[in-house]
Amino acid sequence: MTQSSFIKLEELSLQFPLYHSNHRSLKKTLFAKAGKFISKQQSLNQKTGADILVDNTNRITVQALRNINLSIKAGERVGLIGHNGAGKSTLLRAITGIYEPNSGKIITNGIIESLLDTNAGMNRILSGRENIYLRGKRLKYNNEQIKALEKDVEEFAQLHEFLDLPIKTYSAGMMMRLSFGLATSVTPDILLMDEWFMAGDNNFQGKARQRLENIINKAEIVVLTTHSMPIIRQWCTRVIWLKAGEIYADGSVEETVSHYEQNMRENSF
Ligand SMILES: Nc1ncnc2c1ncn2[C@@H]1O[C@H](COP(=O)(O)OP(=O)(O)OP(=O)(O)O)[C@@H](O)[C@H]1O
Repeated sequence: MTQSSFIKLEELSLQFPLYHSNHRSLKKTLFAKAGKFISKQQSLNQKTGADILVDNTNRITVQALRNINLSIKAGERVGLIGHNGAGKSTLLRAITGIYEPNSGKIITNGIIESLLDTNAGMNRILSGRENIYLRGKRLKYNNEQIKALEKDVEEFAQLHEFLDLPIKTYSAGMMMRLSFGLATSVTPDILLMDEWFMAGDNNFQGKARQRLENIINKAEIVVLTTHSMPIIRQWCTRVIWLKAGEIYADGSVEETVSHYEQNMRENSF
């Protein structure tokens, strides 16, 4: 493991263009809204999702992240919180390299592993066992290490004969077992995680929790997105609150979570 992992984001912005239809009624709504004054604070407090904009080529885009400046250093366990659509998952996906930012810089040091999407990095026509083998090859493991990886994931995931079937035949829970088993069989320097990876049936959760605790404790940096304040309080040392793609608050767990909970109570619907 490298000893000086870090994540540094400079003026990071990311927009999703919406290509698939004409969106005439959406455009009408957007143009009708233009010019009406809503204070930034008011619009942020009421907001679900990012700003939807019409750019100068008349294309509709969703401004998922806007001018994010952030530095996370070794030892930090960061919780990303915010309303639905605030940009939490997009931010993690940008750091992993799944999404390309439109502008700004992402500088990282350390091996990154992400628990974001059960399909990420998997080949759907190959079996679970073949996917384990592929992952081992990608990690440049020798045959002995691949055997150990296979044994570890097989014992954890308990997919039995399904391990030799193409993963496109798996249920969501089975995919979760396989991808979770794989991701937690290697300790990364930087662990990026969506909260739903903490869900699962009770038996799975108990086993998964042990593996998760193991890599969380060993990783130099952990960044997780969650709506659960108990999860934040249990796992995190710092909280970043996103609103409509921007950093709204960044601070200690107690201070930021109390502020967030108060905001949730005041703006609940
Ligand atoms: N592939 C996509 N195409 C278009 N818009 C997208 C896409 N992915 C995300 N968005 C938009 O980007 C914004 C941020 O989404 P994101 O998934 O990052 O939010 P989130 O904070 O993780 O939300 P949640 O808590 O609901 O999971 C939202 O407005 C969403 O509609």
